[in-house]
This record gives sequence, C-alpha cells and structure tokens, in this order.
Amino acid sequence: MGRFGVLLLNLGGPEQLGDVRPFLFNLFSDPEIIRLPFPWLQGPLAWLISTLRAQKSQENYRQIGGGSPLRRITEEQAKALEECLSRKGTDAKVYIGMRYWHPFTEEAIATIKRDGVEKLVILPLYPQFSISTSGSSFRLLEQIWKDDPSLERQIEHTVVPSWYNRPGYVRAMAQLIAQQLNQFEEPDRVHLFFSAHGVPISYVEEAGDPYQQEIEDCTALIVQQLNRPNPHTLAYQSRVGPVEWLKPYTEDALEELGAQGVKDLLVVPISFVSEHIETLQEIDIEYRELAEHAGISNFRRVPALNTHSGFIDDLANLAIESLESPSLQLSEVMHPKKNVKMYPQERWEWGMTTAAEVWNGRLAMIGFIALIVELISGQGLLHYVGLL
Ligand SMILES: C=CC1=C(C)c2cc3[nH]c(cc4nc(cc5[nH]c(cc1n2)c(C)c5CCC(=O)O)C(CCC(=O)O)=C4C)c(C)c3C=C
Ligand SMILES: [Fe+2]
Ligand SMILES: [Fe+2]
Repeated sequence: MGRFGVLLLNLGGPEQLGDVRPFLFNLFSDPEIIRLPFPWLQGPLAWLISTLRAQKSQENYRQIGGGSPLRRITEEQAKALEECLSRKGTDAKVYIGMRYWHPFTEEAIATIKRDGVEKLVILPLYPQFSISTSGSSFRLLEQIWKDDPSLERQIEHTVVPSWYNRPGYVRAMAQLIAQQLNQFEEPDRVHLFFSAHGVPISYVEEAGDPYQQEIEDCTALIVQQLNRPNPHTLAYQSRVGPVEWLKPYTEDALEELGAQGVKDLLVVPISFVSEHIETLQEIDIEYRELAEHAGISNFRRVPALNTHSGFIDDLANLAIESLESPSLQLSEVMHPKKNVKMYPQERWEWGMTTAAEVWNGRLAMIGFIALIVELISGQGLLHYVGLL
C-alpha cells in the first residue's frame, strides 16, 4: 500500500502587522482575485493597492490582536484530521498549502514529494467552490504539476472541488446554530442571518462561477437540517473595489432588518470554516456596530467550526472516500467539459487583438498619471472607487 497524503488548501493570513503589506501584494497579484484584461498591469497594480491599503488593513488586524489566527487554526484542523484518520485506520499525513502566505502551497508540494506520498487528496478548506478561492489554488497546483512532470509519475491525486453538501458538515453547522439559538431568551423570535463572503457579480454571471448557487444550496440544506421556525436571510459581506458584488450586501440587509423591527439576530458565517479577520473584526466589530445603530439590540454570532469534532470526522470520511475511489484530476477541474468559462484570463488571452494593444498603451498612460496623482495627493481614483 502506498503512502497517503491529504493536502488542505487555504488562503493564509498575515501573522504579524509587518506581514500585511506583502500578504496583500500576493493576494492582489492573483489574476483570480483582480481580473485585469492586461497581465502586465497585475504586478504594478498589486504593488499600488497593497501599499495603499496596508494601513487600513493593518488597523483591522490590530483590532484582532495583531495578526490572523488562520495559520494556527488550520494547523489545529490538520492535526485533528490526521488523528481522526488514524483512528479510522487510515495512516495519512495531512499537509497545509496556503495560497497567499506561509506555509505556501509550493512548500507543501515540495514536502509531499520528499515524503514520497503516492496517493494525495487535494481538499480545499472552502466548503463552496469559487474561482477566487479553491479555483485559484487549483490553478496554482496545475502550474506546479506542469513545471515538475515527476509529480504526475509519483503521485496519484484526486481533487475535491467542493463539499458544502456533506451531511456531517451540514449537521455540525446546524448543531452550532441550535446551541446559540437556545441561549436567546426567546429562541423562535431570532432572525437567522447567513453571511457569506461576496464575489463580484461578473464572476457568476460572466465567468460561470458556481459559488452563488453553492452558497444558496448550502444555506437551504442547513436551514432544513436545523428544522426550526426562525425566519432567515442570506447576504454577502466583505466587498472590495468598485464593481458590483453579489447582493444583498450584508450592511444593507442589516439596515433593512433593523428598520423592520428585528431585535434579536444571529449571524451565521457560512463560506469559511475558521475564525478569521472577517468574522472577528468585520462581523463582531463593524457589523455589530451597524446593526446596533439600526436598532438590532441583540446581535450575536455563531462561532466558526474550527476543530468541531463532527466536522473533522466528516472531513476524514470525505478524505477516505476520495483515497479509495480517486475521481477528479486537476486538469478536469480546471478545464471542465461543461459549458462554463471558469478561468477568465484564458478568454482574455484569446481576445488579444490590435484594438487591445492600442488600449494597452492608453491604459498605461492613464494608470501612470493616476498613480502619480494618488501618490502625491493621497487621494484619487483608487480611493474614489473603494479599493483603498
Ligand atoms: C470563501 C471565502 C472567500 C472568498 C470567496 C473571497 C474572495 C475575495 N476576497 C477578496 C479580497 C480580500 N480578501 C481578504 C481576506 C480574506 N478573504 C477570505 C475569504 C474569501 N475571499 C478570508 C478568509 C480572508 C481573511 C484571512 C485572514 O487574514 O484572516 C483580503 C485581506 C483583508 C483586507 O484587507 O480586507 C482582501 C483584500 C476579493 C477581491 C475576492 C473576490 C474576488
Ligand atoms: Fe477574500
Ligand atoms: Fe473585509
């Protein structure tokens, strides 16, 4: 029997304030996060936005203790998963590959190769698939595989694109919600507020990102499992930049519920399984304040799953099922046969025409001038459009 491995994919987060700028640079350098028509703009824009956004972002990380807890929690999840697999009779090593910060995906693959892993399950810690999250990590892995053909020979891999509909995960979520509901004075009067991380609407409508559908299906499954009379709302948080994102926006939905007279509200973060800046800072501090202003006097939140035992148990079952019957290859996830244009920059490459070349030049001039103005004045287009 060969050596088994499970690679957990996650985003990564700055561990100290000094990491914030380079972390943001890595994030904005990713074409799956900022989709630009011209690849050469990516580096300069990533530098510009990360430099200008760093201060505001650092302030948010300062409010949660000076760094993201993501690495620590992901390591705890990996350890719990490894132990659970072992209890179930499967000896597998669990690795962590972060997309934008340590331990990077590249390092994880180097270790996996050195350890002689022969069967690998690639398991994102995002329950729902998005081009901007799991898709981005899969794309990176595909590139790593292309750059090192020995990986294909050594490792039989299988990819889990998403798992929001796993019964154990849905049960664990419903259990956490029920626990919180029961602590309210009148549990049935509480409004359940599912808050998912947003993505620009063009990801869904133009690029065919299944994210919104998976979020909606996931919410419906959890509500069904919970089987309580509470009304519920689904909204999208953490918008960045000038374009339209999935709606309703969390801040608008909170205002509206406040105006309708809702007093007791329980927020359920559903697109991420660890505590992170957007639960600890954005929900617990920013949205709480906004909700209280809107008249929602009793604002509480369901904790993230972290190492919830039912959740880890389900992840272990999922990993074992995938090891036993490998199914999807990276190439199949990345280039699906169905009619979905999952990876936008491929389209742009096809669209490189003379007209695009002319626009290249014009945009370079506009961008350069805007950059100078912004750097001198500290105010400008990027502030105006909301990227900073
Ligand atoms: C399912 C979860 C996530 C989706 C979808 C997602 C898309 C997405 N994110 C940005 C921009 C930023 N994200 C940032 C941090 C961040 N994002 C997620 C998850 C999803 N992102 C998490 C868990 C975190 C926090 C990690 C941590 O440190 O705890 C940040 C940096 C923080 C900040 O400055 O606000 C940015 C920027 C875009 C543009 C996007 C979709 C295109
Ligand atoms: Fe994000
Ligand atoms: Fe945010």
